[in-house]
Amino acid sequence: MPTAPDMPAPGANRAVDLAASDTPAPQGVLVVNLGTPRAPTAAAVRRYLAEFLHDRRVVQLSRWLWCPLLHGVILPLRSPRVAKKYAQIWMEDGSPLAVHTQRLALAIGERLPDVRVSHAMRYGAPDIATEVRALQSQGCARVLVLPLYPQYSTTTTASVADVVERVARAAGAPQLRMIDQYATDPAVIAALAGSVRAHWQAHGRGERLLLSFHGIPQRLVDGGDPYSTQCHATAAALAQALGLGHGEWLVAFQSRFGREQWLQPATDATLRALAGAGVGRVDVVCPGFPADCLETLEEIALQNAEIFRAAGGGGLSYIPCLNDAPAHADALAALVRRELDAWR
Ligand SMILES: C=CC1=C(C)c2cc3[nH]c(cc4nc(cc5[nH]c(cc1n2)c(C)c5CCC(=O)O)C(CCC(=O)O)=C4C)c(C)c3C=C
Ligand SMILES: [Fe+2]
Ligand SMILES: [Fe+2]
Repeated sequence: MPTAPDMPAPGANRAVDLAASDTPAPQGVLVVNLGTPRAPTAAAVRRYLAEFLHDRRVVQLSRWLWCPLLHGVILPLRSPRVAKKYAQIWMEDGSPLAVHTQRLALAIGERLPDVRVSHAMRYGAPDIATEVRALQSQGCARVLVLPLYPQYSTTTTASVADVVERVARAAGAPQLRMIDQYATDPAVIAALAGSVRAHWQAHGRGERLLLSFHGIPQRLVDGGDPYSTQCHATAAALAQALGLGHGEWLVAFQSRFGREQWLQPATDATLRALAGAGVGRVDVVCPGFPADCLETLEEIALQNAEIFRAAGGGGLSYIPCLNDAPAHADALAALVRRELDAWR
């Protein structure tokens, strides 16, 4: 099993050299996201979850314990249930995560006319190895990989790095580098702040702004995963860009999976507590998700909105992810341009 690059110091933008050489070359960029089912059906969700949940970066249990549980219980029970959730948010062109990722990669490419930009998914299609080879066949001897994970985690970024390293080791592979985090990139923070302000202008402003990030097990953070620190750095930078004071904004972690302790506080418990404290309206933004997906559109905008209402809250106003917004594409294109220039 290949190992991931060393964990970065929180807050430092750093590209990891995975196959060093000094050949001058045309450049390619591969925008990578998590992956998503091909269809909102139990069979397609099962195929997706099976690949995702066999990744040792995601679930660290011994295979002797995990495989019987996964194949015998989790996949048969979870797949039809989750398929119904996907059906609620499915777009005309497919899964939101796939649609927004593809559009964002196109928008980044429009801003970098001298660079070949394409996209891939860590799980499912289009896969990373195929897309790297496609860029290579278009003449790119260097490919910069941009995982759409602003905050580094061993469960996400390092898993992409595993595949990138494997591809880089293959005979004749292009040179590969990876951007491993952009948690406090000023242009991304400015784009997020602009989107929150625009939402407030269009829909009015809630009493609190809740910044909800995907959770991970606390055990991983205790073992050195910098994800939580980077989420808090993103949140503080966004709050500062919005001029928010103490008590006007909160951080919480969503999407818990399994029974062990995950990062706290949990988004649903936080919303219940806010409702219990008499908060009328809360706005929720998800700054760790560059593209809308199941976890934002179903879990936050539908499920958690209902949790907040049922607990007596006035209403949850969901602020969409940046997706292919011009300011987002500008920010990521500039980030990529800086890394490519530094690579020369
Ligand atoms: C099993 C544990 C999981 C860890 C650890 C985890 C980390 C993690 N995930 C994201 C981003 C996304 N996750 C999404 C879906 C999703 N995540 C898990 C489990 C873990 N994630 C599952 C089982 C699922 C599938 C849905 C479900 O069965 O509940 C998605 C959305 C995908 C989509 O198709 O829309 C995203 C995005 C991050 C950033 C992260 C750690 C930092
Ligand atoms: Fe298995
Ligand atoms: Fe997840």
